[in-house]
Amino acid sequence: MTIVVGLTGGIASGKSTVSAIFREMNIPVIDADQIAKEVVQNGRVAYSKIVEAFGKEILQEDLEINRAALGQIIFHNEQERQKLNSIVHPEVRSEMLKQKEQLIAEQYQLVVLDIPLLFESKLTYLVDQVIVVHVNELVQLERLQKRNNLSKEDALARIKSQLPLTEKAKMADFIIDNNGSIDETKEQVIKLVSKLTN
Ligand SMILES: CC(C)(COP(=O)(O)OP(=O)(O)OC[C@H]1O[C@@H](n2cnc3c(N)ncnc32)[C@H](O)[C@@H]1O)[C@@H](O)C(=O)NCCC(=O)NCCS
Ligand SMILES: Nc1ncnc2c1ncn2[C@@H]1O[C@H](COP(=O)(O)OP(=O)(O)OP(=O)(O)O)[C@@H](O)[C@H]1O
Repeated sequence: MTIVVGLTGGIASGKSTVSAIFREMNIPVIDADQIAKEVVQNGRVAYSKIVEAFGKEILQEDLEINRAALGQIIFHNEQERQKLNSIVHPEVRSEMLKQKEQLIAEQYQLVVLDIPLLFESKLTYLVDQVIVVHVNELVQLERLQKRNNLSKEDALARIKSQLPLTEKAKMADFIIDNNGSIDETKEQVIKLVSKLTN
């Protein structure tokens, strides 16, 4: 029997970092962010819907979507964000489901679904257990600003577009504390995997 684990957290809390540790342990990870990038490429159904909804202003010279420009719109406007979500999320959901079924058919013991908006989009039904990657607010803000080269205001806008991380932690089956070093996080992931698989 495959155990399907949902991996979530806040923006820049460390989901990708934890996913990389799972992959190193040969545990497959389905990455919602990655799928969300693929389904909006030029030629895909969601691409035309986005151009129709947001206009050609959000396109780059090569006609692909300018993610920074679209981010500026949707992280500062709830209505626009819902509009984008309603175009992209159904496509992401069905692709994730397809990949999950495939990995279950391959009889993996553990499969991880990395979904930033697992709670916000009410997707917990897709998984058996939920892991939340937690950091305190200051660490989250600092890592987000640094990684995306964002002003404090833009970083806070992104953080505020999600459920507060502490609320997510309350709904978790397991919490990984990623305030410390990557090695400390790795230790927690290794312990968790042995708990889930034994
Ligand atoms: C707005 C976009 C173009 C910005 O792209 P960008 O390359 O700057 O960011 P990236 O996609 O890597 O996302 C980074 C993080 O932002 C957060 N985030 C992304 N979209 C959203 C959203 N709609 N609501 C809240 N948080 C979001 C997530 O924590 C995500 O991990 C892009 O995030 C997007 O298409 N979002 C809509 C699809 C979506 O919800 N994706 C996230 C989970 S499926
Ligand atoms: N324990 C850690 N110590 C120092 N830096 C870290 C640690 N964990 C993650 N980081 C850094 O913090 C940033 C955010 O981490 P990561 O990309 O894994 O988060 P995420 O939750 O996947 O983000 P998002 O949902 O926004 O894509 C990255 O630049 C990463 O290198």
